[in-house]
Amino acid sequence: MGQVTLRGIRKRYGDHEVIQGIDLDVRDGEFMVFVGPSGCGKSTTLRMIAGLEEISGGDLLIDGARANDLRPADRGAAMVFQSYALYPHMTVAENMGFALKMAGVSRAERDEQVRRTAEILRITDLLQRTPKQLSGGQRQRVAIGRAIVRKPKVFLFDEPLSNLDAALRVDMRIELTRLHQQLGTTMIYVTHDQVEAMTMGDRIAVFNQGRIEQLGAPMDLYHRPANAFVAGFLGAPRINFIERPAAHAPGAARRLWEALGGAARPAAARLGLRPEHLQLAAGHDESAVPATVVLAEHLGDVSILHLRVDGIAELLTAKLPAGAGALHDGDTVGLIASAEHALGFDAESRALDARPAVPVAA
Ligand SMILES: Nc1ncnc2c1ncn2[C@@H]1O[C@H](COP(=O)(O)OP(=O)(O)OP(=O)(O)O)[C@@H](O)[C@H]1O
Repeated sequence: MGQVTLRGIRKRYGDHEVIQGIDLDVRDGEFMVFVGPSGCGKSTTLRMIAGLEEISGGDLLIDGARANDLRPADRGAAMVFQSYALYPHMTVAENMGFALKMAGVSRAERDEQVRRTAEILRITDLLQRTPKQLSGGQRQRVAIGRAIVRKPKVFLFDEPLSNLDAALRVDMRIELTRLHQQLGTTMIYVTHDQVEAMTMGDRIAVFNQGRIEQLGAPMDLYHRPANAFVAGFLGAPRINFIERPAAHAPGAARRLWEALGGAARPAAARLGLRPEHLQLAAGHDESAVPATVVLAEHLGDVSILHLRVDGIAELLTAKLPAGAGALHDGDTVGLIASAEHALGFDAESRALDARPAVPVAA
C-alpha cells in the first residue's frame, strides 16, 4: 500500500506561512503531480512528506497512520532529487546497494536486488562505473535505481529531469511513466513544467502561493479549470484572456466579445480562449474579426500567430495547422471564434461554471 493523506498541512518559516493548509488524498498506486510556478510551495510540501522538513501544523498520514513524527527512513518513502545526490567514490552498483547495506541486508540479497533493478532501468552495463563516468541521464537512472531497491511505498520526485537537455527529458519522461506502470507504486512528482504534468500525471495538483488551486485529471483541468490561474498555467501556448470591452471600445474588440458569447454572460469579466480555438476565415467573411499578424512562427507541423485586435490590449495567440504557413508579419487576417470553446471568468477570476476550487478525492 502507498496511500498518502494530507490534512490541513501547514509550514511556517518564522512568521511567514509558506504552506497554508493543504488537504490532499494521494491514492495507492497513483501518479500524482505537484505543479506550479517557482516558490509556490510544491517542494516544501514534498519535503514534509519525505520527513526532510518539519510539519508546522496538520496531519500527514501514510497508509492511514500518522507519520508527522516518524523519521524519514521509517516512512516508507524514497526521494529522488534533481541533483541526483550520488556518492562520487562508489560504483553504480555500490550506490544502488548502499541503503540495503545500511539496513543490514546480506550481500547476496543486495546483489540480486541491484541486478534486477538495473535490468528494469537498462543500466546493467554501467554497474561498475563511477558517477563521473556517466551522462546526466544515466546518473538520473542510477538515482532512481537507488530509490527502487528500497522497495518504498511511495516515490517522491523533486524535479528529477530539470538538469537534462530537452531531448533526454522527453525520453526520461516516457521511461518514468513506463516505470510507474511496471512497478505500480505510488509516485508524487514535483515539477514546474506543465508538459510533464499533463503527460505523466494521473492527477495534477496545481499549487499557487502555498495552496492548491485545483486538483484533478490533466484533461479535466485543461478543459474545466476552476479559475483563471489554472487556465493560464496549463496549456502552451498560453490561453488567451480577453477582457470585457468598454462601451466605447473599438468595433473589433466588441465583435470578438460577441462572437465568444460574452454578451450572453453578464457575470463574465473576461473570457479565456485556447490558441487552438482561434481560426482564420477562409475568404471574405462578414462575421470575421479583423486582426493584424504581429509575429508568425512556423514550426513545421503548426504555425503560431501573434495577433493584434484593435481595442484588445494583449496580443492574441492562434495555433494553426501548418497550412496557414503562407502568412507573414504585418498581414491582415479575419478571425473566427466561437462561444462554444470560450471559458468565462468573473471579476474574482473564478470560472463561471466552476466546481469547488479544490475537490478533495474520497
Ligand atoms: N528554509 C527556508 N527558510 C525560509 N523560507 C523558505 C525556506 N525554504 C523555502 N522557503 C520559502 O518557501 C516558499 C516555497 O518554497 P518551495 O521551494 O517549496 O517552492 P517551489 O514551489 O518548490 O519552488 P521552486 O520550483 O522554485 O523550487 C518560497 O517562498 C521560499 O522562499
